[in-house]
Amino acid sequence: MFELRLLCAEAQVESLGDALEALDALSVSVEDADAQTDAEQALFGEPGLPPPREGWQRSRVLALFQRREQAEDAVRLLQAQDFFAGCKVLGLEEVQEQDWVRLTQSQFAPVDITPHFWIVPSWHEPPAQAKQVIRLDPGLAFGTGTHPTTRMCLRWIARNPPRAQRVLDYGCGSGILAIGAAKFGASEVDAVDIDEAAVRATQDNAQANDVTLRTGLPDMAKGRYQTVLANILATPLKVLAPLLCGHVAPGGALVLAGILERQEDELRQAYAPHARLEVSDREDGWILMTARL
Ligand SMILES: C[S@@+](CC[C@H](N)C(=O)[O-])C[C@H]1O[C@@H](n2cnc3c(N)ncnc32)[C@H](O)[C@@H]1O
Repeated sequence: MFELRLLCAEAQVESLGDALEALDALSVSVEDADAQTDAEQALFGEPGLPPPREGWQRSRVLALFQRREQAEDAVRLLQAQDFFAGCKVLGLEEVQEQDWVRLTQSQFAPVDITPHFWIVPSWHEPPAQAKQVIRLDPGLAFGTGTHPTTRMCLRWIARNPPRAQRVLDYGCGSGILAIGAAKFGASEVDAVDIDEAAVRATQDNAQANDVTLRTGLPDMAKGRYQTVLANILATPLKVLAPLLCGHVAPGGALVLAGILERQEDELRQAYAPHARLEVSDREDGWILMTARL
């Protein structure tokens, strides 16, 4: 394959990217051309709001082509376009073929939740000490066992096995918590998410782990559960307080994650009318808050 490297200004990135794709580039990626230099400018944005600017002052645009002639033709055609004025061709080089799948896979090793409970990608053998294993490949949905919030929920499940319980995983992502609950003996597990791709990923991951879950959008959650797990984020967790608590059976457990240490008090207050939240685990600045109802 051949990599064409171009330099352009912020306003040209989109037209250039579209044109390269139309000219049969296999992939187009964009980097900050001023990164790690004195000219680098940080782009700050508030969560949920559009960024103040769309891109960097100067971008390096990298396009991969199957054949050298395709890249050379692309340069000739681009140079004839008005929007290309001021852009520079930095170079065209052959890149060695790599086994990208293997390279990506090598970055994901098995993850230990407890000494005997492991999350293992399908291309790895489970470690000898693993007595309980969730098979999970990194995919579209959140939840591969590497994030502290997921790890704390799984650790809680391993320490408080929901044997013969009805369990709700609210915001299931990859389905990792629901699968964990099923593996630790839950008799019935409902896994719901607002994202349909997450619901599909959960169903696929349940099959790969040979467990049965009921999956669907949040409306599917009905009635009371002995354990309700929700690893979302502090703001939605506060909004969802009455709904989540309403799903916990008397004497049942509420397990909340996605909360930063500094958000402990606001969560405690939001849940105070329904439950007494306690911090029951901490990892890397995140906390796990739980309550018995
Ligand atoms: C941080 S991920 C957690 C995934 C997985 N449960 C885990 O522990 O790794 C949060 C998930 O909650 C979902 N979510 C966010 N807001 C939600 C809401 N209001 N109702 C249901 N699901 C929601 C997201 O789509 C996402 O899949």
